[in-house]
Amino acid sequence: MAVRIYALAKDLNIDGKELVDICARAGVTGKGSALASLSDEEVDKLKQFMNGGGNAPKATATQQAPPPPTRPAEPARGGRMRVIVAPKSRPLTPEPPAASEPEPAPPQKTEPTADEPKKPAAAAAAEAPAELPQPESKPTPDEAGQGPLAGMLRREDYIGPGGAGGRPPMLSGSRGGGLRDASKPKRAGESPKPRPVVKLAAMPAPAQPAAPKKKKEDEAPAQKPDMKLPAEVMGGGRLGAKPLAAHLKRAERTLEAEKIRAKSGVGVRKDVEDDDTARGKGRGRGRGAASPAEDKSRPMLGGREQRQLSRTRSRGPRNNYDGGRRRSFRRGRSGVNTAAPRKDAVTVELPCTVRDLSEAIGVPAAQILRVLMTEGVMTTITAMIEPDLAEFVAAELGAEVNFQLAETLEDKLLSEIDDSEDDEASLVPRAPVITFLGHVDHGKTSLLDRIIGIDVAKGESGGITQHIRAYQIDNGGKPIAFVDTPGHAAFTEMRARGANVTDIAVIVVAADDGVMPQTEEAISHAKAAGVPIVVAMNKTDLPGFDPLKTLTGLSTCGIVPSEWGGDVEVVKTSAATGAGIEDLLETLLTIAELQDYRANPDRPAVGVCLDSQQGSDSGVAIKLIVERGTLRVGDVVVCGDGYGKVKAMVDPLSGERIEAAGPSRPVDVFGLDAAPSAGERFYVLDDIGQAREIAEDRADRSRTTMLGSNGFQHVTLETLFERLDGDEEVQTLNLILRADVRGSIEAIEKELSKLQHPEVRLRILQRSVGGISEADVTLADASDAVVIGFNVVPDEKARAKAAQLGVEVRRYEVIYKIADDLRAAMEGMLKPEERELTLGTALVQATFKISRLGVIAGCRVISGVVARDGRMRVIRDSTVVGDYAIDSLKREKDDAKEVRDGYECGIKLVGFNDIKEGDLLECYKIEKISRTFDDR
Ligand SMILES: Nc1nc2c(ncn2[C@@H]2O[C@H](COP(=O)(O)OP(=O)(O)OP(=O)(O)O)[C@@H](O)[C@H]2O)c(=O)[nH]1
Repeated sequence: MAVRIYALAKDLNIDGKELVDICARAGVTGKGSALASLSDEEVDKLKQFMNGGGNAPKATATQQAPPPPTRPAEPARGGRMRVIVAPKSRPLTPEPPAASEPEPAPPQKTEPTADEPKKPAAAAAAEAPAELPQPESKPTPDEAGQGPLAGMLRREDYIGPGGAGGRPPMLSGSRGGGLRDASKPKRAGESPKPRPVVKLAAMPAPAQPAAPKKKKEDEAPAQKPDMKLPAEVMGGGRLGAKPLAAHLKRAERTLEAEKIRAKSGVGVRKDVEDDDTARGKGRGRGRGAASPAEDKSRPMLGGREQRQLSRTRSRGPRNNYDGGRRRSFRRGRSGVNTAAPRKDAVTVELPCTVRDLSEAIGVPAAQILRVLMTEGVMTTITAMIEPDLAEFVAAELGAEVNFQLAETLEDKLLSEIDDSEDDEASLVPRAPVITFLGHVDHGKTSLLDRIIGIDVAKGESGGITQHIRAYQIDNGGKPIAFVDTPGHAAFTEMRARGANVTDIAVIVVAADDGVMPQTEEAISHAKAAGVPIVVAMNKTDLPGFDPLKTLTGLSTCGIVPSEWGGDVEVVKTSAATGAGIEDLLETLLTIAELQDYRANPDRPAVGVCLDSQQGSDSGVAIKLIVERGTLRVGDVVVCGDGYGKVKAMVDPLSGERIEAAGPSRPVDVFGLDAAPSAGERFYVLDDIGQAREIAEDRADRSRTTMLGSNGFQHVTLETLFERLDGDEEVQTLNLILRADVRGSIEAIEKELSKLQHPEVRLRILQRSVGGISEADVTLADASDAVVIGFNVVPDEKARAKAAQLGVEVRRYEVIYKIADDLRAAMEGMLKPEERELTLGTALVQATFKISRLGVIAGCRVISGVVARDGRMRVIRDSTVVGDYAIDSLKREKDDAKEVRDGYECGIKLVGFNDIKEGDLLECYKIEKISRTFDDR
């Protein structure tokens, strides 16, 4: 499964941007941002790389793998920590001698290399990466390898690969004590130095390859130091409170930590973090000063080394978002830091805005906006921020965010109902819900009509089912519920819902057509619902009937007919003759019996809204199908953003009023205040107040979403440019959409969404169920919109207002007609294409200057025609010298509309008198050709 880089970084406990860098180094390309996703293979590759395997560059691998302890030729930074280097030529004698028997230094800390002691610190610094600055101090003789400490004490011997990041052990923590006092031989006349001067080596970058070590010929071979340290040195004693052994231990710990960082390539970043931490604490101790916590866990540096280290760090890579900025702010401030404390792990409730997030994690909102901007998200402080994005931002700012959905009444009540299980004993047999699915015109409605004994198919507009239908019939004492779904592609959504409430899916395939695109789609819906499938091979009465074609088509969709050894029953039917209908019913009832569908009727009802309608007289009518429990008149129902008491229930087939509807019963319900969307679940609650609260909450949420999607937003740079451009380039056709049912609105929107062109766009300002009202017309007038009514009419007031204001109200009964008309309208809004049409050419034979008029060219048309409404290109010596409109065209003394090839004429051009004998005048016209969407 794909994983975002920042999520993986969080798992690995490293920074997202570091992981992006690591991706690049590991050869995982195309990951420019921490929002990019990684495939499983890429994650494996990365992990392999970070573990030192795979395609890791050699240098990195070398650096990551700790060298064997006994390799004397290993460079100091790549090898284990060496504590004391004592070439044979310069034996060190502890002074003064210890009272007790000196203990030898631990063997692992006494493996010097022959060349290291002689290598000047400057050389080590030269190996440091270019971006890391060198220490500023001038080398002392000791540092330069010439002083008494040359070859004996070097900072490299105390620090590991982390360089300055891993602080060296204390060299002069207690003045007058320390290592130098213990090891340096006292010479007469030498003034005691308070502590050895230490040259700080620059930080080696973790990814830098270790420089090959050059063995100098005059270097002494590697040898063990013969220096023995007194017990006091190792155990404390007179060296004070920080015994050397403890320092060594800490140094080793630091070294280990640095190795781990270097391995994952996050050393530099960590340094920045360290620096940030240091800066965040102990203001009085100066920038870069270590906190007391750090003091405890790390070896300390003396004041000067500490300052050098701070300087080095402060020039290191910066955190993209807060590094430089914060630093510069703080430098200027002298007062108390009033910023809210930054929190590392916070809980944020959804929905959340940029401001909420900023307050939760304690960083300025501007900083969050800056992070978003770097990811290409332009937003405002009050804008909602997606949980994914918020998590990313928080991770970038080093905080971990847990998102919590505020528990609403809806969550509490409705999920309780959904989760409640019915006792086995309470379950009684219920009717199977059978849904008819299939390609348009393959006979779904006709088949269902034939089964039920009604004739709906004939009454449908355009012969197309536009609404979902649901009926329950009684088949010899056994109830069966049927759902008929519209078959055209525009109704995919509705069909998906039909398949979701169904127990058995009947795929209707016309035997003359075979399996068609929407048959395949219907099969997918049925398979996704995981319900038994029966195929009705319909129209078997037709002469073109080809069962083999249908069966083959079905098997390619994974439906293997039982006659071919599969598990899907294929029943041959004819809605026209009634053949096979009994077989189909029998098959369905057998499957239902085998499946033994049951439900508890004695509980508050739960079910699904198949469709809803806003009638002008009867109010809101909702087509529901009950899944569990029994719905009764008087029940309090919440469904989508509608709620109310059930005032009446009607059987959709007979039209009779009913008082109760048990499991599997489709029913038309009246009494809710708003038409819910098809597919919404309904619940019966005890308290109408609770139902109101849930419905209002939902309505608020959907309003917010609508506002967002309708473009009623404050202008941003992006939308501003769009608007500026739009004035000239993009024409907008505004619509107000009214339809009889919600399902129709969805289907219309789906069709209209196909009408896309870069120069013209459709914008639905308002979509609602019910008749066209006066308010719709007023809105259309104000916004220059067209009102579209589908299966609805305007009331009298709306009609009068539309006539008065000149608002266009269009009524339709077939969805595809709306799409066709709007397409034509949009095509009419397209700028026509301009094409140049060359008409003819005239040769200037003479020119006549007339004082009042200017210069008239006496010409002969040498090809085509010269037209009065054309334009002229003046061509002289094969060069176009100008392009002018024709002021006058005369034949003899009369004005002419056009002059043909071979005739003479007088031509005067608008604003051009420099016409000369021998000029060619090329006459052309610009033709405007209207465009269609297909011209793109
Ligand atoms: N000859 C013949 N014609 C049929 C049969 N079944 C349906 N038809 C015709 O096929 C056309 C389409 O039938 P419908 O029942 O509307 O098809 P549908 O699949 O419901 O189509 P939509 O409502 O658009 O999804 C109608 O003209 C029917 O009369 C059949 O078994 N034999």
